[in-house]
Amino acid sequence: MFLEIQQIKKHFGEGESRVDVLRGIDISIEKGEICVLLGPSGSGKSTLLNIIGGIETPDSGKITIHGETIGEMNEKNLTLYRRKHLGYIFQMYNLIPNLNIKENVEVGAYLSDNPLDVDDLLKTLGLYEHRHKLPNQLSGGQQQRTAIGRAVVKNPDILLCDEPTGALDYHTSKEILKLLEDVSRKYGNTVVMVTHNDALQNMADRVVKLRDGKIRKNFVNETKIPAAELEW
Ligand SMILES: Nc1ncnc2c1ncn2[C@@H]1O[C@H](COP(=O)(O)OP(=O)(O)OP(=O)(O)O)[C@@H](O)[C@H]1O
Repeated sequence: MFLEIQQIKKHFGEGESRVDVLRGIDISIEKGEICVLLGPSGSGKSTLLNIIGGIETPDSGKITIHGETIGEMNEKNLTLYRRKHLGYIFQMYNLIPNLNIKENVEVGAYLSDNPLDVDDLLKTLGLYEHRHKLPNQLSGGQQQRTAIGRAVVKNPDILLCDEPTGALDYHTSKEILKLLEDVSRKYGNTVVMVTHNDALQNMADRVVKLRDGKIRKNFVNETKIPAAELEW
């Protein structure tokens, strides 16, 4: 299995304010799979994503990516690992405002020994003609495309997406989901996507539902449909 999440536990706070956010999470994800992580607000989705990304450490349990266990890496190797193998896409695009679109994508390329060709990727993303513009000259959808480009240009094994369409309207959200699907198919990236939107489970290979720090459902979606056909 490509990504193994084993018995992850995590709490925040102590005493009366202690919250046990993750209470023993096990998930196995195959290379190239799109895994959609659903659950009510506060169920621990983002915390789990941050643990997979090595941004947060679990109390116990382990994350293994391609045979390497994150918890066994020292800080330097973990930083290198994050840089080379993980791409992040958030609800807010977090682009650098005074760099143009191409330069924002190049920021991601600098972090990799083996980046994708930036111009090629800008074409795939439909951004090539906008490459000399600044982020504030683009729509929200185009800015999110740029953020996807910045994450994907490193050719990461895993794309971690936290509500990637949370700030976008219906049509633009579908465009972005289709783009994530296209990119994952073209470059083979595994996608782990956190969302509130139940409809997105229909485009997933694997669906995981969290509630109260536990997995309530974890199944392979046998009736997957293309992102372009999603409705909500
Ligand atoms: N750094 C932190 N310190 C203290 N509590 C935290 C911290 N991070 C998260 N929490 C708490 O952990 C719980 C789970 O948060 P998390 O953001 O993982 O949930 P979520 O399912 O992603 O929620 P949402 O869908 O609203 O984003 C919440 O109760 C939150 O307040």
